[in-house]
Amino acid sequence: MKTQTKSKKLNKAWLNNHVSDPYVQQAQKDGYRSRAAYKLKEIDEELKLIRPGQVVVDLGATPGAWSQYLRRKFAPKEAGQGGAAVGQLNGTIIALDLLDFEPIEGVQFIQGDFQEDAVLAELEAALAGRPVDVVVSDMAPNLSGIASTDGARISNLIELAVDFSSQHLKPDGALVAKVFHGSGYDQLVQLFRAQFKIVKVVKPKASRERSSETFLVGIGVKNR
Ligand SMILES: C[S@@+](CC[C@H](N)C(=O)[O-])C[C@H]1O[C@@H](n2cnc3c(N)ncnc32)[C@H](O)[C@@H]1O
Repeated sequence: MKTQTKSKKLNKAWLNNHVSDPYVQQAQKDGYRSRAAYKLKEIDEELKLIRPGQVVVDLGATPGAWSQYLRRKFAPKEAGQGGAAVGQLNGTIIALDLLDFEPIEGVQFIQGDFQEDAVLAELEAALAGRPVDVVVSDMAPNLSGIASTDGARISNLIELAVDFSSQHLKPDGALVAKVFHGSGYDQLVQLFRAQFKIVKVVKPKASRERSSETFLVGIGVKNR
């Protein structure tokens, strides 16, 4: 009983924090599916990565706030902030996730595990040989609570995203990937430095301070 009461209190505290979070409130006003949109927005506003006409791959896309942000960047001016009809969306967005994804007009979605060869093949088929301008990855595995296991799962996903990016990005393309401080972090920074000409570490204001997440951005693929 005592444990139940404590967990109820924690849930209530989380809910209160969540509801009063300015980014949650802003996301509701702006029609974003989650506050995560503002993390990508901040990174993009700082580094100017996303431009109309690009091909962008969104890994770990569900519920879809990053894809919504991308779509709004690609919407024809007269279509306003993405709420209006797509018309000719000026850009390509391919989103991928393990979980289902409520459709967004103009966004092509692939459901599956990015670690599986068949899913990667589906993504490559969707690209049909087109080089990619930007890969964004917000993928986060379910955590077990065991630091070494979780570190290995996180690193594996990011290594695959780096591998995919080094094969499919344009020479001046970019990868934005969520990483976590802790086990494996330094090796991931080294991996980015080995693969990209410029590497930035960005902690957007929208990323909660108490969260160990941060974003690695690699710009310009080396050896191309
Ligand atoms: C934090 S959420 C992404 C939020 C998203 N960027 C947005 O703006 O709505 C992380 C997502 O990564 C996905 N994910 C985790 N492991 C994955 C994998 N191996 N393959 C594909 N997606 C994965 C999860 O299903 C989850 O939906």
